[in-house]
Amino acid sequence: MHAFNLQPKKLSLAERLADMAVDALIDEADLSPKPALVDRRGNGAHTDLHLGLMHASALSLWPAFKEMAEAAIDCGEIGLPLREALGRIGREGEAAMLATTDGVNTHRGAIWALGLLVAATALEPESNVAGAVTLRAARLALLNDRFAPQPLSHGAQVAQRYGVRGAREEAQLAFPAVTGLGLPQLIRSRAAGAGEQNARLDALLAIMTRLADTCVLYRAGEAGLQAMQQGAKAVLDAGGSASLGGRRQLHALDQQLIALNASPGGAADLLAACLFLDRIERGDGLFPGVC
Ligand SMILES: CC(C)(COP(=O)(O)OP(=O)(O)OC[C@H]1O[C@@H](n2cnc3c(N)ncnc32)[C@H](O[C@H]2O[C@H](COP(=O)(O)OP(=O)(O)OP(=O)(O)O)[C@@H](O)[C@H]2O)[C@@H]1O)[C@@H](O)C(=O)NCCC(=O)NCCS
Ligand SMILES: Nc1ncnc2[nH]cnc12
Repeated sequence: MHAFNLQPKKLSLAERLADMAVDALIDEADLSPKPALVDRRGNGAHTDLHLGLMHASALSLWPAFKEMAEAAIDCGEIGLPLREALGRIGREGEAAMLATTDGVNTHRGAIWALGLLVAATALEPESNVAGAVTLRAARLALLNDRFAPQPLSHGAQVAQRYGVRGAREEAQLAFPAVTGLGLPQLIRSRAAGAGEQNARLDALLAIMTRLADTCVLYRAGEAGLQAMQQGAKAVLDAGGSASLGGRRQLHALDQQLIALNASPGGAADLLAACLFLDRIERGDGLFPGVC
């Protein structure tokens, strides 16, 4: 008879990165109260989404993130073979997501952002400063995937109509909304004594102050985008989500965005990217045994 082996299984780097990407998505979904987004309180501005679906969607993406990390490790360098492998795996990931959600787009932008960041980390795990990881991700995003279909996506439609930069350009520019807004705010709010949930809400709001969220633009036009950016700034100016004044502004922003049907789904994806990079920088989960 064999004794049970109670030693925890050693996870590969690709498995650990996939765990961290899925954790970041679940942490983003659970964070509450987020303006007009799905959270623990409800569905925000959405009729076809709920928290259980966001969790199921996040979990369905684990194999795709693992495969993207493995592709990066196998290729070993930034180049067209890796870019096209990521495109293929990303499209398969989208198909797995849509099969899980019965056709609802829960995490398209997140597959793109986190997929690039997972691959960029796997290429050089020791080079784990956010700025270095996002630069490698940008170099990948700048390569042209010859097999990518060119659908007239919501993002492409509003980019044409309003002349804004969308998810593709955000990655090609090395995620300025994450490294220049979300992460610095996360660190500032923690240093000012905010609890972790409030610090994360503040990071989301900082991203919302300037992002051209194509999800908001598609649903609510320029008026919706202006309401999102100005309302997020008002919360931070009033002291952030941990203060009473900030909390009042946050409640008002939630109501206003729901009334406008303006869901900041792009900002939510970039918050997940921010939480992923925060863990990568701290080494949590990346280098087992080191905190
Ligand atoms: C390059 C792609 C990202 C495609 O980009 P594109 O802009 O052409 O396509 P979209 O389909 O519009 O998806 C972009 C999603 O990115 C999020 N986003 C929006 N603005 C930004 C921004 N400024 N910066 C970063 N990210 C942004 C957003 O995702 C969230 O919103 C989703 C819901 O959006 P939508 O479909 O519009 O849904 P609704 O309004 O709710 O629709 P209705 O209900 O009204 O029908 C939600 O899922 C969030 O994730 C945008 O949606 C890339 O996807 C691509 O090329 N993929 C191909 C495969 C590939 O190469 N993969 C590489 C793997 S590394
Ligand atoms: N929490 C959330 N609510 C709605 N759309 C989203 N897209 C990504 N995260 C989201």
